[in-house]
This record gives sequence, C-alpha cells and structure tokens, in this order.
Amino acid sequence: MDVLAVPPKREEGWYLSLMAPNTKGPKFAWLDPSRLYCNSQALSDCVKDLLKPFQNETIDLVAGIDAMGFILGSAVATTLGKGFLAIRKAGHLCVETHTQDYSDYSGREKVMEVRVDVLKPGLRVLLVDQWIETGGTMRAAIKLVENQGATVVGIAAVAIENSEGGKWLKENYKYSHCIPKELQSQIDSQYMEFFKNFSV
Ligand SMILES: O=P(O)(O)OC[C@H]1O[C@H](OP(=O)(O)OP(=O)(O)O)[C@H](O)[C@@H]1O
Ligand SMILES: Nc1ncnc2[nH]cnc12
Repeated sequence: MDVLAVPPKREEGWYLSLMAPNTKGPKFAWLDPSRLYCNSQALSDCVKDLLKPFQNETIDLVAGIDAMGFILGSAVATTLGKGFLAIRKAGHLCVETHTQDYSDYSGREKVMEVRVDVLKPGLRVLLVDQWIETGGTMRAAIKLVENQGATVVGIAAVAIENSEGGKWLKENYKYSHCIPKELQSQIDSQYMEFFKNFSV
C-alpha cells in the first residue's frame, strides 16, 4: 500500500497495514508502527481510536514515553487540547529528575526519568506509548507518575500484547489500543498476516 494513500472506506484499524515488519533481526522490535504516522489520515484515526475510551474522563496532561511515544503522545495531547510531558530515557534532561529502573522486551536493564516540577497530587495524566510488549516500560512510567502523587487516568498504545505484563496493565488500568479483536492474536504471536504482501 502506498504510504500516503487513504482507502475510500476506512475499516476499523485500516491503518495498521502501514506498519513495517522487522528486517533487521532479534536485537530490534518485531515491527515498526511509525510508518503509519506518515499518513495524516492514519495518524488522526489512530489518535481518535486511542481517545475513544477516555471521552468521559478528565485529563489534565498527556505524558509520552521516549522516544516514539513522544510522537503519538503529542498528537493525542494536541487533539485533546492538553499539554504534553516527556518521560525520558535517562541521561538527557538537564534539570532535576526522578528516576525509575526497568527492563523491557530487549531484556536490558534501563532507567527512565521525569522532571520533578510538573507532576503533583490531583493531576490526572494519560500515559501514551507506541507499543506495549512486556509492559516493563509502561509500568515504570506509571510508577514515576504515581510516586509523585499524580493519577494515571489510563494508558494508550497502538498495541498492548497479551504478555503477562500486558495483561496486568489491562486488568489494573483503563486502557486503549488500536487493534481490532480479530487481529489481537496476530499481535500476540508477533506476526501479522499482511507481512506476506508487504512491500516498500
Ligand atoms: O513493553 P516493553 O517490552 O517494555 O516495550 C515497549 C517499549 O519498547 C518500544 O520502545 P523502544 O525502547 O524500542 O524505543 P523507541 O521508542 O525509542 O523506538 C516501545 O515503543 C515501548 O516504549
Ligand atoms: N514497536 C514495537 N513493535 C513490536 N514490538 C515491540 N516491542 C516493543 N516495541 C515494539
């Protein structure tokens, strides 16, 4: 599919087939959703889908996780008319931060951080990331928000895999993702049928 094309009828999750499969091997995530952000209709439909379950919620601030969560998170924030807070991989912020250790799908030990001067008790935060695989990254971000007394209204990502950590997040937080029910098993087996026909 032409990356900028918009189909005449936009079925649920139509834009997911714009995602590109991993061609570089096991050190990398198994697919790259970022290609769908190149299509403005796809990005806007994706953001709308992510916001649907939160229509009746009060959200004061959107927080996005470094790095790809910044793109989706800021699109969500702009659509909502709210501000955006960057939760960063450690080592970049030149201001005082709180830090949180975690590990993710790569199995590596990592640290993320957030500035200390924004989150406070009573603030209602929607957390956005590109993808949830083991859930380690999202769980660390939740801790950073909650440890400062702010409330996590919910979590949003293009996909939430039904890993142990993904299921835990879904059981404990309000959530949204973009995967139609009939495609969730492909997400969980980390192989999408459209990969067969994928061409650049
Ligand atoms: O559920 P988990 O197993 O913790 O993995 C999810 C995280 O991994 C990916 O980011 P990645 O660290 O690959 O970095 P990027 O956003 O900089 O591409 C993804 O966007 C999440 O942030
Ligand atoms: N972008 C991504 N695609 C697939 N699996 C992932 N795991 C973490 N990030 C991922």
